[in-house]
Amino acid sequence: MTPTASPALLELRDITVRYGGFTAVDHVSFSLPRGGALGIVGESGAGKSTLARVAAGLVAPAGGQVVLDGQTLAPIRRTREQRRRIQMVFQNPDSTLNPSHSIYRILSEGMVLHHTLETNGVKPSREAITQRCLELLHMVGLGEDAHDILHRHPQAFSGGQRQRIAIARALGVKPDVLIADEPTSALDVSVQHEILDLLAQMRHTQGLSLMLITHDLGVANALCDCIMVMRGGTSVVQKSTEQFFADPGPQYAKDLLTAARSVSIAPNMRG
Ligand SMILES: Nc1ncnc2c1ncn2[C@@H]1O[C@H](COP(=O)(O)OP(=O)(O)OP(=O)(O)O)[C@@H](O)[C@H]1O
Repeated sequence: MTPTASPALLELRDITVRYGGFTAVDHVSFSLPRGGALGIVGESGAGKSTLARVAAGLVAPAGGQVVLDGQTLAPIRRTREQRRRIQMVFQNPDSTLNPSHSIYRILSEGMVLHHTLETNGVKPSREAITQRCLELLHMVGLGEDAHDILHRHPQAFSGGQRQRIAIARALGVKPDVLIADEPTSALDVSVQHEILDLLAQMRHTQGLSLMLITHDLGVANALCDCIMVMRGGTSVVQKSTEQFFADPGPQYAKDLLTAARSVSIAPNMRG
């Protein structure tokens, strides 16, 4: 992420991704400071999701490095602890919520796998796990009937509620970085704002660093300190959000901004 003096938490250095002979991401670098929020915007096929997947260790790049807290991460075979520290939520929460599992199981699995609640190697009691699940549901605005929610399955909830549960699941392992890939584009307009608001709150209360993938500049403006525009697999511009909106730079970024101004810009949640 560009003009900042803060030390980087997550750095992507010179990342290139190829699918067969096609270059989806072409020598892209950025750095995300601890507690920062970077919005990656651009048209469909620009390479945004691919870059996010590289950061999360889901796609191996042909070149470049992912560095977390100064440590270079393995492209995909990461340690459990490294996987814990970078969590991802997707456009469609159903991709991570197993329909045959209860919400209790969905929320507790990650924290048990990653030993999030263990102290000195002592496994947490079922009560402690339940307590943490309830806390997570409160955190994401599903505190009412939380006990009851734990026994239900994902299909009992609306799209927006399912996205809240997916966010709770990601936060359950206490990550440092949350990557949100188009987290609101599958939701009704009325619910989109609530989820963005939740992400903004979580960023501040949980001390998260946020990497937000969106094709909507209004969304990036609402949540992010910095904006990177991608086009055809390359980074066209990286600027602080204020600088970007004052002077987007290259013509492509100007066009994107003009198009965005024709739709409503979400209110600022950067806080
Ligand atoms: N698994 C894959 N195999 C082959 N090509 C792929 C694969 N995944 C993505 N691509 C291609 O790589 C390019 C970048 O895709 P990517 O999903 O990263 O773009 P994006 O900017 O996130 O687009 P969108 O906003 O539509 O999700 C596209 O041309 C896409 O078709």
